[in-house]
Amino acid sequence: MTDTAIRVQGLKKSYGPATALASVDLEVGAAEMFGLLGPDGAGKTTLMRILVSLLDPDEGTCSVNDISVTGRPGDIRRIIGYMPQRFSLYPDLTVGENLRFFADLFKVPKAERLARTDELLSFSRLTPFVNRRAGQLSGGMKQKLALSCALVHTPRVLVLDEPTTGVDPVSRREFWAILRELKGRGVTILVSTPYMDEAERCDRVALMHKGKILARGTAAGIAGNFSGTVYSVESPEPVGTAAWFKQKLGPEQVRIVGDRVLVSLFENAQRIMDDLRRQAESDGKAIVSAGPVSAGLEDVFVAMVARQGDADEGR
Ligand SMILES: Nc1ncnc2c1ncn2[C@@H]1O[C@H](COP(=O)(O)OP(=O)(O)OP(=O)(O)O)[C@@H](O)[C@H]1O
Repeated sequence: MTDTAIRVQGLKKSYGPATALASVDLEVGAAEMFGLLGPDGAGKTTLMRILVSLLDPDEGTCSVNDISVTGRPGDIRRIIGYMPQRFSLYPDLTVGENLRFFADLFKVPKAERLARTDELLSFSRLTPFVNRRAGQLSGGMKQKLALSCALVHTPRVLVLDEPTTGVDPVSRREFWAILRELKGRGVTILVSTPYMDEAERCDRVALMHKGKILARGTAAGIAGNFSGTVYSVESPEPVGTAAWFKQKLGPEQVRIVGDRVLVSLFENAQRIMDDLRRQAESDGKAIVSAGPVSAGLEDVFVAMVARQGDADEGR
């Protein structure tokens, strides 16, 4: 076996006239934690469903641990654990019953079942809730149970589709701690997320938009390639100030983080910021300070999406 766990080449998929994947190439190393980032509709779910053999691509090839996904779907399902966006736990069954149900489904040998479910319960810190109905768990606990169900057949590769969407920040952190532990045990993890802050927890990430991968690498490496300057603008009235900047620059270059307005500028950044500041003040928008800060992944993503939009329109 090679050190590459997931290998995707020239993958294309359309739903009628809608292109979900426009030729995607991707390689994920063994025991790597790889993040797929992108807004709704970027194509993350489609890519994942093809990888776990639930959907056929129109073109291209993919393999997991050197097994062809399209050629040997049965073998793929034995080595992959998949947690879809809406994982179907049985709300009327208890935590323990759900785990046993999935152990049955994945034909975990009877002799191993008890030890395996006990291990998963303790691993996901759900042992005290073993007799609680799944429908009565908190959002974070449901996600941990869904993860445990996806792990019941001891897969070597995990594919997780937005596992922390809608989960509170404390549970999100705990969920990621569990993923790190799995990675430490040698499990390869491909995880999609709309949260840019979660990208920093991955070894590498790919930024997806409209069925294409726009950038890939470490979060720090991608952010380091940002060619513009991000300004943090402090003002007593950030919402109104952000609206003013959006009107001047377009919505994609401006966002609010906490009580700061972040403004991305590309060429002649300092001169443009000085001009904008003067104009804002003459329009009655008080600005306390506007200094450059280091760019984050979101800034890079926004800049790339804007550039992509220009390219699509032949500008
Ligand atoms: N069954 C389907 N029929 C028609 N179009 C679809 C279908 N599934 C997905 N699409 C379209 O394909 C594109 C990619 O969708 P996909 O679900 O893969 O994106 P995503 O990045 O996972 O977003 P989300 O987080 O919303 O699932 C979108 O434009 C979507 O509307």
